[in-house]
Amino acid sequence: MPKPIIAIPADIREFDGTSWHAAQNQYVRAALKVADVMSFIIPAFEAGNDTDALLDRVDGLLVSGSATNVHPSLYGGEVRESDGPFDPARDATTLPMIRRAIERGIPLLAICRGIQELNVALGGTLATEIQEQEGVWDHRKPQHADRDVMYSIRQDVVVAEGSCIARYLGTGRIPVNSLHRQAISKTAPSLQVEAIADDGTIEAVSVIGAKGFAIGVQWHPEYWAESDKPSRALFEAFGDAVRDYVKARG
Ligand SMILES: N[C@@H](CCC(=O)NCCCC(=O)O)C(=O)O
Repeated sequence: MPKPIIAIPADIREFDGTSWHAAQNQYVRAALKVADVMSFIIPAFEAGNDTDALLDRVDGLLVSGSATNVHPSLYGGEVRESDGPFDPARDATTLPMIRRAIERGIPLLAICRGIQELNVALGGTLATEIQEQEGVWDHRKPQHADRDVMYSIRQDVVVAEGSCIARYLGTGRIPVNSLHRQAISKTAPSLQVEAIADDGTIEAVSVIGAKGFAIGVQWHPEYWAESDKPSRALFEAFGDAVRDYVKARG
């Protein structure tokens, strides 16, 4: 079998005085080194992307994290500039891709901003600045010059009995990293909560009745995918699901 190819939707980033369609290396590297799949980085456009034409050409979808937030208008939230930065081109690209990948049974792994996009795409809502809620920890990215410190493993999540991810991670407590200020508020009707933090933050979901692998996690398994056992297990499972999809598609 030729090495499968997954789609990773880009962010719109501004540097060197112009706009770029960008994805962080940590996602592309984890896909290649651990899931053993190659990646097409998908340009982010508010209009013009043909979702099915894109999905026809890939074997999986990995929706990455990003420092930007899903635009509140997409889930009926109050639009406050303080909830930015936003990336409408990314939103317009990822939400349709997520919905169609699920409908077509294309394996989906959604990470951090990705789980938030998954929830919004299926009709759920988000809470912002969750650290300001009573009893909720500060899940934000630690401010530090060293990215290994920012992505350090620093909290437990509890994987539910009978969850999809329990097949790969086992049940009970697993240590993960945490770099977010938003989280799922109202869970979309077709999502099953798979793991939560001790403060009640939803940390993983799966799509109820999905034709294939369709999982979102709030933490960042890509960053330590080569060295951390739960991170590796999730990316290996995603890669296996992608290969199974290729075999079944013929
Ligand atoms: N912006 C959302 C999603 C958080 C997320 O994807 N974090 C990744 C951080 C990437 C980086 O800054 O390197 C939220 O804050 O909840």
